[in-house]
Amino acid sequence: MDLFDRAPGSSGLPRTEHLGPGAVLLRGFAGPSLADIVGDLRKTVAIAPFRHMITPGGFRMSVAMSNCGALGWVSDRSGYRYSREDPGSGRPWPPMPDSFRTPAESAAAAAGFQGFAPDACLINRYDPGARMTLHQDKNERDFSQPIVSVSLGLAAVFLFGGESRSDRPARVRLAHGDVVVWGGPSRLVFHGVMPMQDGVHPLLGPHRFNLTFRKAG
Ligand SMILES: O=C(O)CCC(=O)C(=O)O
Ligand SMILES: [Fe+2]
Repeated sequence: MDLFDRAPGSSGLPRTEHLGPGAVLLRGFAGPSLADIVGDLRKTVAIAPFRHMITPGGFRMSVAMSNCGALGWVSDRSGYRYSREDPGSGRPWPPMPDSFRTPAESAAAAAGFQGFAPDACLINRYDPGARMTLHQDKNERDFSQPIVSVSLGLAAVFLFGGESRSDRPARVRLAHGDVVVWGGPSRLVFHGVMPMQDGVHPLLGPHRFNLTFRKAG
């Protein structure tokens, strides 16, 4: 994909939007893979069901989460970390499906991060009212590797801020099939998701799902 291609997509908006140095929104990038991704998402969460994790401070997260890949992000009273096992079952997380991995690696390459090889995919489910407050993704070992985020189902407003929590974030609408990549100078920017509005997606019902691919280990 040509990063400087400003030809409008089906939404009439430019296909590629630069969010900052090393950060790009690739609108509809996952489109051709969506049928396979949705099928594999259903299989994956049948093995490792969604659950509401508890923050170290004792709060129940409004986003329901699962993982696939060698490592999975978990939170409980003892902290945030990556784990090889699903704490719910004591078994390894389900493998990362090729239908997830392949478009994530190509999106990273399209954004200038060749050779991205994720070992973790956090799967988020947002029901109406769920949100993710501004945070940095910093439990990974190697910040030279980007984060790749694939949005599915209902649209949401993604907040993309700066290096400081108090930097006023840009508001970016993310719809089914949109991919955001952030790395390099933007790897540790604060980001989050505004509370989800009610709605019903024709394929995925009253939910938004988000897959974030990370090189965690
Ligand atoms: O749902 C999103 O778009 C962002 C998710 C996120 O920031 C995370 O899982 O760390
Ligand atoms: Fe994040």
